Amino acid sequence: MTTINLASDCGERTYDGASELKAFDDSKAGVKGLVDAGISEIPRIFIRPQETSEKSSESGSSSENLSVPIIDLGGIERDPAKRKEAMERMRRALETLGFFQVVNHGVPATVMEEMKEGVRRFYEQDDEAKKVFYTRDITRKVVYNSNFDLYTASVANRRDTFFSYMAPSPPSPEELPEVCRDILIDYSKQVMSLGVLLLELLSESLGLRPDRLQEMDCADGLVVICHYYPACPQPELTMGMSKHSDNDFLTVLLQDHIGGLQVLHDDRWVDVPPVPGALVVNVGDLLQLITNDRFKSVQHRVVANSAGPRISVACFFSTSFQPSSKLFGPIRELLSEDNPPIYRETTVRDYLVYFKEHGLDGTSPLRHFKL
Ligand SMILES: O=C(O)CCC(=O)C(=O)O
Ligand SMILES: [Fe+2]
Repeated sequence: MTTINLASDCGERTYDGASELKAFDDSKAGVKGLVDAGISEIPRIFIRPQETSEKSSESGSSSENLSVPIIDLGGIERDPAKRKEAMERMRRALETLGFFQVVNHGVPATVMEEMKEGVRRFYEQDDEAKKVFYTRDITRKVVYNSNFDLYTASVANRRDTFFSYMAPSPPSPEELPEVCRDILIDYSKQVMSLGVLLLELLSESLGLRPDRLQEMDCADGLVVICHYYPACPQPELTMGMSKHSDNDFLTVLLQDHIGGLQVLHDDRWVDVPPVPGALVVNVGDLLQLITNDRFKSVQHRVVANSAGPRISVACFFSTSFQPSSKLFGPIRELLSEDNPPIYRETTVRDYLVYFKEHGLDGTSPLRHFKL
């Protein structure tokens, strides 16, 4: 029998949550299904103990005025000075905060808007049409469920998600949900081009050949992950996505106007505010591993919000669970006697398997791969 542990400020409460989790999962309707059914109280499976160790950036006690930099990629192909400045700002951001935003990145605004609308159409379509995609079998090309770690995490997140492996071997178009099929294909292509450009700039900023990260196959895989966070009547009780770092090389995130994404810096949560036309970029664990800690895969979370629903699309550059024997370890050119390798080599799949076993539990799986 699974017992959910709800340690809270007022002591330890426990209850048998197995049947509640199973009923929720069996409904195949996700968090949105609960909201549609008119359930106004947050069910216990989503209620988390108060986090006391990290202060909110909104507490007003932050002395440094830290914000996520917005980097303009407009004209960098033609103007070497602009390219150099963009590269420098990226490097500084990734060595500290692990996050930046880009504008004039080449993905058309109309494509970004249509992608968010496509996600909305998926979640707001008929339940029966959506249920066809509901599964916990991650070998399927399109996977829709709520909380990939529903049965292992101590508390569930208040969010529904569907994702599709769009590279290197995408599903045939007919396998994708009809309501967002065309835009998923178009958006993936656009983000793939941007990802290649970003990897080029990041390689150069590390003093490597521009094609070095791409040549290592960092842009071989792309998983497009579409989140839906229904408006939450009691946002202080729960979390949209709990604290985690990303298990990929690089993430390109499209978020709507609602907000709620925060990144952890020096024990303080810093908002990543929605900026019209911008895409959020962050380093994942695998890039931290191959750069031997030069670039940081920083923990982040999404707080629940009474406005909404909130929609976001996270594109993960990673071949994910697809079988591959290719090993990734710290890049040799970045190592020296003073900077020996910190991590052992791993395949992307082995990293993911370890990540999946441990879920979004707030600790970095990278620790497990240290030498
Ligand atoms: O929804 C967001 O803003 C963040 C999503 C995220 O962190 C993830 O998919 O890993
Ligand atoms: Fe993330």
